[in-house]
Amino acid sequence: MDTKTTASLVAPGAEGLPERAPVHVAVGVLIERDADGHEGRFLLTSRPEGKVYAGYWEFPGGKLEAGESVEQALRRELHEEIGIDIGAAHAWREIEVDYPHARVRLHFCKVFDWTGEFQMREAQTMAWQELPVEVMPVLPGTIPVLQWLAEERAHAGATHLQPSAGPPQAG
Ligand SMILES: Nc1nc2c([nH]c(=O)n2[C@@H]2O[C@H](COP(=O)(O)OP(=O)(O)OP(=O)(O)O)[C@@H](O)[C@H]2O)c(=O)[nH]1
Repeated sequence: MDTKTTASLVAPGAEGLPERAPVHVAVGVLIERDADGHEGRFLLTSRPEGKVYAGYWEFPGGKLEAGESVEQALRRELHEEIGIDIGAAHAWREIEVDYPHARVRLHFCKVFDWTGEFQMREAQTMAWQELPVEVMPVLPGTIPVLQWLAEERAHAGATHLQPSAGPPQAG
């Protein structure tokens, strides 16, 4: 696993914390494609009760266990959490996020093929979304991914809606 840092962000409440070794997390960006290969809707899931940021929307995934590769962890997590078996996982982007509870290095992989029925095995909720994302709130570490998707898709304007009464935010 490489150690270079591609990008990083600090979540609210984690400002000024000392440097911490990151926990590695494998995250799947499941994307529907049409017959021409154009990328369409993507899957978000809500974080289950009892976890930090419960109720926030994210891309499904979880922490690497000892000795696992990103792809192995992703395959295991998506099977355990949402009941599907994925085909190829295409390494896409990485980012480190400082949260009050931990520093995480998120390894995002695009996934276009899977088998099995979606089952929310941790009582999460799932939602196929387009830009701008309408479920809310989204996890801080999810927002950069929406920006990357917006760049790829030449999507202008807000990437997601905010829970407040204010206007939609870009980014
Ligand atoms: N799955 C996932 N985690 C994310 C995303 N963005 C992001 O910052 N994270 C962070 O990465 C970490 C993943 O931990 P997790 O609690 O989901 O992992 P896990 O399923 O292995 O948890 P467990 O230790 O309770 O079994 C959390 O700190 C979460 O806030 C994302 O898009 N998907």
